[in-house]
Amino acid sequence: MGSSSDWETMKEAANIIEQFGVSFDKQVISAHRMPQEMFDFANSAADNGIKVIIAGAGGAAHLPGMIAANTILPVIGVPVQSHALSGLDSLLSIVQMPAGIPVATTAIGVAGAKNAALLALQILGITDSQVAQKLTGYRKEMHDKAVKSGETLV
Ligand SMILES: Nc1c(C(=O)O)ncn1[C@@H]1O[C@H](COP(=O)(O)O)[C@@H](O)[C@H]1O
Repeated sequence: MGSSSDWETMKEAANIIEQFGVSFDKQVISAHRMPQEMFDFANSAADNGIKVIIAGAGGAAHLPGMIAANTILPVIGVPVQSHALSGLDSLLSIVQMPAGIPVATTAIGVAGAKNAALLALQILGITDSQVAQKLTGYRKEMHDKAVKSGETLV
């Protein structure tokens, strides 16, 4: 994430990945404030065994795109909700990538962070049957909860 102030949002992604028992690393790396570290991270990510990158940033959110520019690993961008423009700035900075350097972009804020984790797990689930199985269980739990909540309506 671009700043520790994003953690409130991004911890929702971390919680889900942890729940699935998948190892992950969390870091503050800013394309603006730490350009060299951002470049080094993205450049060595694949060699360091990373399979998918989730990049959360707010405002002029260049981090996901700049990471994507420096690795061929899939990058999922989470637009963190900004104070000034409620995250519309973050969303537009992340989603409008030029053809050739894709960033999978989620919804703004907490829902986006959660979906980034699930999308990353789905990517891992293509080759990891344990993760795939847990995802199926997660969906079933969600389904059953939704059905049950409907039954309580009066
Ligand atoms: N968008 C970026 C980048 C980047 O894209 O490199 N670096 C920091 N930021 C964002 O600035 C916002 C305010 O950060 P501070 O709260 O640290 O001032 C955060 O949402 C962060 O993601």
